[in-house]
Amino acid sequence: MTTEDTRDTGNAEDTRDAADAVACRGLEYTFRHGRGKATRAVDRIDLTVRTGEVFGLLGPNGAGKTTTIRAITTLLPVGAGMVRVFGHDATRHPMQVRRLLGYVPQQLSADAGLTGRENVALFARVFDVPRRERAARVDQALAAVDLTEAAERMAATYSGGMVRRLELAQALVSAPRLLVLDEPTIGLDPIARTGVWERVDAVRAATGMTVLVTTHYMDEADRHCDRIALMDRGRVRALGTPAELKDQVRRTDPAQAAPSLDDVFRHFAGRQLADATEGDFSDVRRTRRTAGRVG
Ligand SMILES: Nc1ncnc2c1ncn2[C@@H]1O[C@H](COP(=O)(O)OP(=O)(O)OP(=O)(O)O)[C@@H](O)[C@H]1O
Repeated sequence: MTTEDTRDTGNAEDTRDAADAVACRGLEYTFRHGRGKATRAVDRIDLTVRTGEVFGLLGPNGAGKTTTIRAITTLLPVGAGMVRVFGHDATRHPMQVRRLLGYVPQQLSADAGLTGRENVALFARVFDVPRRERAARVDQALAAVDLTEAAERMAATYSGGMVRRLELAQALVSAPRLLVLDEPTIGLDPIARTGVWERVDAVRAATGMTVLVTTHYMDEADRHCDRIALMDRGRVRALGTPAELKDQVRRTDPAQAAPSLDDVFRHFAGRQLADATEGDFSDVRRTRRTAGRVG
């Protein structure tokens, strides 16, 4: 047991990591497929998400972003290493971690057969929002994502962007300190993508909530994330603000006067993001899943 483990009482937050929203130290996760086959999805990751920031986990399909997020949200066990959320150890005190989180997974989490309001109200009940506050909190969450007018319509009639905003409202209704978004804009058109980000930015400005987001859209990360970790093949290849990472590329390769985050990825991962992403089965599967929910 490490010194950090022995400090975690679960009641009193750890004094060292409690100031940070998320701390991963030496995080590992391996999927075992039977017959001795295994995939090391996350390989000794160290990262810290500071309270109040928008932190982006970036990388191509299969980089390990979702696995990292699922360990942080306690949906997967921590294989090795340590994860803390606001000082709470995810392995030892998963319920305390869950109470602080709002999570929008890649998979559809809204029920097409319920209205927008009913979907959000369901999450308010599941996440134990006090009964007398529920109606007001549901109203606030719907308003925060601009769905007040569409609230009484069945979610089946929503566009893809509206569904994503509804899922955001579901995650926001419990007033989380940490909002975790897994590919929130995948499969959406540029206008709908902007719409999702505008709501995330507005809620964060109003509440000071911390946001952890995965994406493989480098332009979005550049615009909306305070700091980013570039992941590839289970490892964090670089971490910093977009400006810091571009500066590092400029300093080591003066030929690159104005590198983009794609150039930064190529510099640190040794390959093009497009090459790493193109033709990947899971991308096709996910895009179809998103398209399916829109149609
Ligand atoms: N349930 C699973 N069983 C076996 N292997 C898995 C499973 N989930 C993910 N993997 C593998 O773990 C690695 C990391 O996957 P992960 O989903 O974390 O990556 P990602 O960066 O989130 O990519 P994507 O954007 O495609 O979801 C990949 O090699 C993937 O094939």
